Parts: sequence; C-alpha cells; structure tokens
Amino acid sequence: MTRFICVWPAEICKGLRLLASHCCPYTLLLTSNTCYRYRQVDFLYLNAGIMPNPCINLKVFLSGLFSRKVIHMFTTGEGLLTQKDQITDDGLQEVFETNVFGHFVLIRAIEPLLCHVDSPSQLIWTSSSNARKSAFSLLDYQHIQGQESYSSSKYATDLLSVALNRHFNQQGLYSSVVCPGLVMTNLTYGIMPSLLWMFIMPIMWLIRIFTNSFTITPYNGAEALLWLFRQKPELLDPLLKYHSCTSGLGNNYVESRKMNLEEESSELFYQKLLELEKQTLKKLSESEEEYK
Ligand SMILES: NC(=O)C1=CN([C@@H]2O[C@H](COP(=O)(O)OP(=O)(O)OC[C@H]3O[C@@H](n4cnc5c(N)ncnc54)[C@H](OP(=O)(O)O)[C@@H]3O)[C@@H](O)[C@H]2O)C=CC1
Ligand SMILES: CC(C)CCC[C@@H](C)[C@H]1CC[C@H]2C3=CC[C@H]4[C@H](C)C(=O)CC[C@]4(C)[C@H]3CC[C@]12C
Repeated sequence: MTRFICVWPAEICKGLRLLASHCCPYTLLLTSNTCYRYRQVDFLYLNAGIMPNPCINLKVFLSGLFSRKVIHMFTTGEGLLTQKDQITDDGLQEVFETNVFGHFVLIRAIEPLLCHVDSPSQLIWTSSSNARKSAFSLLDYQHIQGQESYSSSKYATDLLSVALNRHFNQQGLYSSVVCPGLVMTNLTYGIMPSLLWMFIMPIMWLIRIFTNSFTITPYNGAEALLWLFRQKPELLDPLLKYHSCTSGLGNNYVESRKMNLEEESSELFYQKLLELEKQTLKKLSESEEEYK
C-alpha cells in the first residue's frame, strides 16, 4: 500500500519546507494543491532539523573525557555544543521554527487527513538524545536567551509529542519520538569538517564498543524509524523515546528509554504553540492583505 506524506507550501513559513529528504521508499510527496485529493496521511515523518553554527566546548569535552560521565557525554553530547541562532523573516528563532513550530503548523493544517478513528495515523519525530530539560524553559520556549537552541528544540519536540498524544489519540492520531544516534550527515559535517571525521573514524568504531549510540550511517540511524513503521501505534507508550542502536559488532536494534518530562509542562507548551500559531497566521494574512 502506498503511504502518503505531505510537503506544505514554503510561503506559510520557512520551517514548512519539510520532509523532502530521508523518506522511506513508499513515500509519495504531495503539494498543498493535491493534498486534499487524498483521504488520509498514514505516516508523517517529521525529520527536518538544523543545528546552525555549532561550536564545540573543548573544556567540557576534555574534562568529560576523564570523568565517569564519559559514556553519557558521547551518547548525548550534553553541554558539548553551543549554537548561534538567528531570527527568521517570520520573526521567530530559526532553530525553534525549523525543528518544532514548522512541523506543528503542518500537522494542524492537515489535521483532517491525519485524524481517522477507524484507521490510525502516526507522527514520527526525529528527536535526539541531546534533548535536555535544563536547556528548555517555558518562559523562553524559542530559546532566545541561551546558546543551546538545538537541545532546547529537541526537548520541545518531546513535550509536543506527548501533548499531541493526549489531544489526538481518541481521534486516531498517535505520535512518537526517535533518536537516530550519532549519524554522519550534513548536520555533523557542520560540527567538524568531513576530513576530520574521517580521520577520527577508527576511534569512533572503538567508542561504539562502549556506547550503542554511534550508529554512524543513515542506514543504521533509521532503525528506530523503520521499527515504528511496523508497530501498532495504540500499543506504544507516549512517554518513551525510541533509540536506534548499533552494537560493537555492527548489529542494529531499538532501545526505548523513558523521557525526563512532566505531562503538565507538555500541556502548557502545547497551549503556547496554539497561541503562537494564531498570532503567526494572523500576521501572515495581514501582510497578504497589504500586498493586494
Ligand atoms: N545526524 C545526527 O547525528 C542526528 C540527527 N538528528 C536529527 O535528524 C534530523 C535529520 O538531520 P540530518 O539528516 O542529520 O541532517 P541534514 O542536515 O543532513 O538534514 C536535515 C534535513 O532537514 C531539512 N531542512 C533543514 N531546514 C529546513 C527547513 N527550513 N525547511 C524544511 N526542511 C529543512 C534539510 O533539507 P535541505 O537539504 O533541502 O536543506 C535536510 O533534508 C534532524 O531533525 C536532526 O536534528 C538527531 C540526532 C542525531
Ligand atoms: C573522538 C571523537 C568521537 C570526538 C567527537 C567529539 C564530539 C564532536 C562528539 C561527541 C559526541 C557527539 C554527539 C553526540 C550526540 C549527538 C546528538 C544525538 C544529536 O542530535 C546531534 C549531534 C550530537 C550532539 C553529536 C555531536 C558531536 C559530538 C558532541
């Protein structure tokens, strides 16, 4: 059976030029005009994400290397990276808009295609083990003030997924979050040049013996995404994150880990997103009026 995924028009906001990459082979990409010809979107992989201008904190890296938290450091990259964010034409923080808000507006826009009580649909978010509660604040959910916008946006993703489950499960829509592990992609080549990654690759194979999160290839990283495709969404725990793992011998498997979040915070964040969506759409229609 063909599965449908939508690409929403870029004009709504920059973060909505979604999903064109890394889709499973049976994905059909649709434009907004053709979207409503179809009755249902079965799976929506919310994968687009950025980490602009990453900078490694060498001091944290070196002290982490000789501490008991070294495995945790390699698994999550906690505190190792800072980013420089910027404001988009929509007046929002770029990382928040791309990694979280753009996806949210898309889901809201195609809600009727996602909500079918008789046959459930699945939202599958590419989150990260880099998501960190202390990097996120409900008072600064766009992360205007800090320098860890990526960690913050991934924590926001986790909160949003939990809230979506609470609001939409009864209407046949289920949401899950995944961490693909450390994968060599344009995102990681932005952290260090590809030549340097190539140079340290033997060390990474070695580290893989101690941590299962160095999946390294997109094929390995997609394990949890594929695993979720085969699950009955009604049976999944909304508070779990599904991690793609690769063993020292190169075998792939999926591990689920409980997320460090409270349901009340997820609800408060959801309400804030609804408010922001209202404001953004109002602004857009006002500027459209001005053009006419
Ligand atoms: N690589 C890793 O180690 C990890 C990655 N992740 C997550 O995996 C996801 C995929 O990242 P990855 O493949 O590694 O990185 P890439 O940079 O290779 O891919 C990012 C993708 O997001 C798309 N994208 C970026 N900005 C926008 C935008 N404004 N609108 C629409 N699409 C956009 C890009 O499209 P285009 O090419 O057209 O610009 C690209 O296809 C991200 O959410 C990332 O946070 C999570 C954990 C680890
Ligand atoms: C000897 C080497 C392996 C030294 C590399 C040091 C750092 C550059 C990297 C160590 C751990 C890496 C990361 C871990 C988690 C990733 C996370 C899941 C994600 O979503 C984005 C990328 C990571 C933060 C990644 C980034 C590079 C490291 C910090």
